[in-house]
Amino acid sequence: MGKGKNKAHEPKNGRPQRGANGHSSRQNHRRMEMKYENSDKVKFPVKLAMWDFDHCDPKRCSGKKLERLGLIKSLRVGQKFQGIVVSPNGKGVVCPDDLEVVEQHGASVVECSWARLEEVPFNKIGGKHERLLPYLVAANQVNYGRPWRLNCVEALAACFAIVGRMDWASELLSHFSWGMGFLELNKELLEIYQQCTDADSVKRAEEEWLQKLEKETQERKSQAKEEDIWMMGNINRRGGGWQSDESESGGSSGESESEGDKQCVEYDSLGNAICIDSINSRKSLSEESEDEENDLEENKEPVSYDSLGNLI
Ligand SMILES: C[S@@+](CC[C@H](N)C(=O)[O-])C[C@H]1O[C@@H](n2cnc3c(N)ncnc32)[C@H](O)[C@@H]1O
Repeated sequence: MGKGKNKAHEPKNGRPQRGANGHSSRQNHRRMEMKYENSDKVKFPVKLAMWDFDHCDPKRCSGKKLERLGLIKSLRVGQKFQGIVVSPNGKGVVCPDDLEVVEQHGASVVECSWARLEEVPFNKIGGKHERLLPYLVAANQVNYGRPWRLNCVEALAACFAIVGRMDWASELLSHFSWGMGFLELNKELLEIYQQCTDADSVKRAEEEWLQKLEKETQERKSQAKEEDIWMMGNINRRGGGWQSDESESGGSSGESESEGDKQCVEYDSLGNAICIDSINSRKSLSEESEDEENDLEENKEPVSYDSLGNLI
């Protein structure tokens, strides 16, 4: 059972839920907080906060992990936050000019599921400085390679990195095995954003980056097309060759395919013979699994996305 302050539903019997040790989840929450308060856990240099809607699996949730580490504070619906609120409801994007607000008041996120954003009462949370993040790619195990959809720790780290506090970004991410990968994956882009000033300049930099990605994608596509055409030519030659080979050798060797089998054969880009039927069944399988991945918010397999967030 999650312990977010903003969980939507009440326990079925109306009584508070009890943990395995017989204490209410509220008592356990407090005990957990005290455990971290009393230990000499790292104190983060600025305030970190989140509205937690308990949508996610606590074992995979980066916000919950930060909470367990005593690094982030949970906010209630109705509470506002003075610092930067990194949120899907943001209007402008995080920019280096936000440094002062971050250093004075910290940063916060909305811990919820991407699939359930419509359940989040954005009008009752947030603050004066609500921000989107510009294009960056997730490195976490759940959404690896996916642009824009960062998890909570990545979102906070991205905010710190863009305003120039790489030290805070690294410190936060260091608690996650994959964490430093986020800074490596986005190194070039983060450096570009860091050189901007206001939100407009970050948006321009983002736009240029996306155009560059789009151009590279188009180039790759036309290169692949050219290679395909080259291979097709090869196939045609070989297709014609079957008959002449046969006629040259004086007929069937006994190993050549029947007419029906010939229709079944295609060649891949390396010239290997493959069966169309198997391609078709693989295609429909991959289409199905793509659908499944789209349905699953937390797909485990690393996948790639193009500049517009489409699955490649
Ligand atoms: C939707 S939650 C998902 C959290 C995930 N379950 C986890 O384990 O951290 C991620 C939160 O990070 C922030 N975030 C991530 N990417 C963002 C972006 N591109 N723009 C604005 N906020 C973003 C938002 O606060 C968002 O609600």
